[in-house]
Amino acid sequence: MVEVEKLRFSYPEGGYCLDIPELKLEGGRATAIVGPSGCGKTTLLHLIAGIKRPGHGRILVMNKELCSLSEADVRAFRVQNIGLIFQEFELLDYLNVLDNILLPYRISRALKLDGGVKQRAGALVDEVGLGDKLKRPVRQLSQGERQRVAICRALLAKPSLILADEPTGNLDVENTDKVLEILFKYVEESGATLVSVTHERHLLDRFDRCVDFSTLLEGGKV
Ligand SMILES: Nc1ncnc2c1ncn2[C@@H]1O[C@H](COP(=O)(O)OP(=O)(O)OP(=O)(O)O)[C@@H](O)[C@H]1O
Repeated sequence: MVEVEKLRFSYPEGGYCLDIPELKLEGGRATAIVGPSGCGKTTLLHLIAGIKRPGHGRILVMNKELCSLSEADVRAFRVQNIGLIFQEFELLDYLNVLDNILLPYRISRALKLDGGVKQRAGALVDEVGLGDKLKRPVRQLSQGERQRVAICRALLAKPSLILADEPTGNLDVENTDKVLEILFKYVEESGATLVSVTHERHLLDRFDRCVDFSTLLEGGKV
């Protein structure tokens, strides 16, 4: 699903260089990425998603090298194939639950908003327990509820790859469990691949595999 080879990336401001000799993430599996603060976990997710482009080396996602595509084609590929989930949710506060979930369909021509999509959005919202809050602005939701909205938005287009950056980092134990259940259920039922950064070591046994950044950077084959 994801193949990284001889990857090197630095920010233009300097001071940091990510150097990953090799990494393969198999399809249909849930991988946790762990490592100390500032080691480059978020940067790696952004590179895999095509949000950032590598300075050297290759990243293949579903056999496609995103950095060889135009910005518009990368964006289209991303909204069609990759579900992104962040710790800070990245929701629009003034929009209600349903409009936040449908937002990618409203801003990207690569996705077609039709009755089937709206029906699926409703089903997802019911599944995550927010069916009675569809029309409520997300600023009036709890942290756990906001993250569940973000997950519905990420799953709506049925992505083959989910990239999650500490998706439960701001949540209490009960909401962490809920959010993970939703993600793992989707992965199990759809055969999608999950790659999730986490600081929560006690969650690691829920994943099929754990990639430790320290091993990656030392050039270990993982
Ligand atoms: N826009 C930027 N410009 C310059 N340097 C940056 C930028 N964003 C991040 N960095 C630096 O790149 C390094 C990796 O950052 P990154 O956010 O990927 O780490 P991380 O492993 O996800 O950290 P954390 O666990 O704290 O979220 C850090 O040293 C950080 O200071």
